[in-house]
Amino acid sequence: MRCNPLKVATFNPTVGSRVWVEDPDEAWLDGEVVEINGEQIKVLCTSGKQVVVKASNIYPKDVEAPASGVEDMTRLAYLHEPGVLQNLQSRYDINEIYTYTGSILIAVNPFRRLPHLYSSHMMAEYKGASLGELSPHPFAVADAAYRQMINEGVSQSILVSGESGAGKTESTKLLMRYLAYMGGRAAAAEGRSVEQKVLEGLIVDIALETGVDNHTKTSLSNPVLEAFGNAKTVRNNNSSRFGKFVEIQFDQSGSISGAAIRTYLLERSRVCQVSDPERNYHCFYMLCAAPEEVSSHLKINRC
Ligand SMILES: Nc1ncnc2c1ncn2[C@@H]1O[C@H](COP(=O)(O)OP(=O)(O)OP(=O)(O)O)[C@@H](O)[C@H]1O
Repeated sequence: MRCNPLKVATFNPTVGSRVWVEDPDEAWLDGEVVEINGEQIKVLCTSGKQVVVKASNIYPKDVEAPASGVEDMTRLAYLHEPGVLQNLQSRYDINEIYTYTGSILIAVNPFRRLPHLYSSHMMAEYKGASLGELSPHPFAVADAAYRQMINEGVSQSILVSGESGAGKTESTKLLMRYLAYMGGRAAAAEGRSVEQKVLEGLIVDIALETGVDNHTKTSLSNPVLEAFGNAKTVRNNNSSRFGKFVEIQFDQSGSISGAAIRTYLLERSRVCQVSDPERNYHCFYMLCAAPEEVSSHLKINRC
């Protein structure tokens, strides 16, 4: 996460002040002010590095911040970039990948399966709990949206944003999985309930439960959409190269009555231009790997 540091207007460093200074390799280093010459501040970093920086480029460090971080960053003494990153890092180090800033949920990609976080038991825990009562979690956000929709009878939106590979798709699946859990009392239609159809067609995420690898997950979750719109990039082996607007409709009783997905801005240039080591859309490789009877039926020449 990179953002413009918030200026702390009242900060006047003195010798001995604990501060953060920007570093080209580590992003931020913490240290102690050892000398002040007008606008030039000499800082001895805890890493042993000594730097001289302009007074306007250092930020105060909260020495009383808990070592394991805080669940809601609005409780931080200083809500500047190094303070926010330090808090997220402290929590990540103890496997806490979710943190609130007020009602916003920040997810740090763990790049490994944490199945205990997403079990059915966890969904039951978050059911009806108000935001902030339990540890930060996508289920809490989904529950708050669901409750608000039921209580106020107004449609709700959840915006998921982040850079490529940040975990938007995974987070969206968790949100939808929870909403399907909450709205899953719909009557069976054509043998399968609406909930089942939504789960199977749009959001099935068997991988989270079974811990299968990323490639297998791709083939299990939302296979058609991901085959034609996802590709391997330098940042993400299963990068969505299009935007998605997913709509889940609920009836008066709060049961799912339908679902729709709209796609936007597919990166079409990838079809004819791919730079190494990136790949084209998954569907082409799936076609190449298709059994002989399929490829001959489709007249695909693999030589
Ligand atoms: N909560 C999570 N638990 C475990 N692994 C995760 C989680 N979030 C993300 N990942 C891992 O990171 C990879 C990239 O995540 P994801 O595809 O959701 O990113 P994205 O933000 O949608 O990226 P893009 O914009 O490129 O589509 C996933 O395939 C998965 O391996």
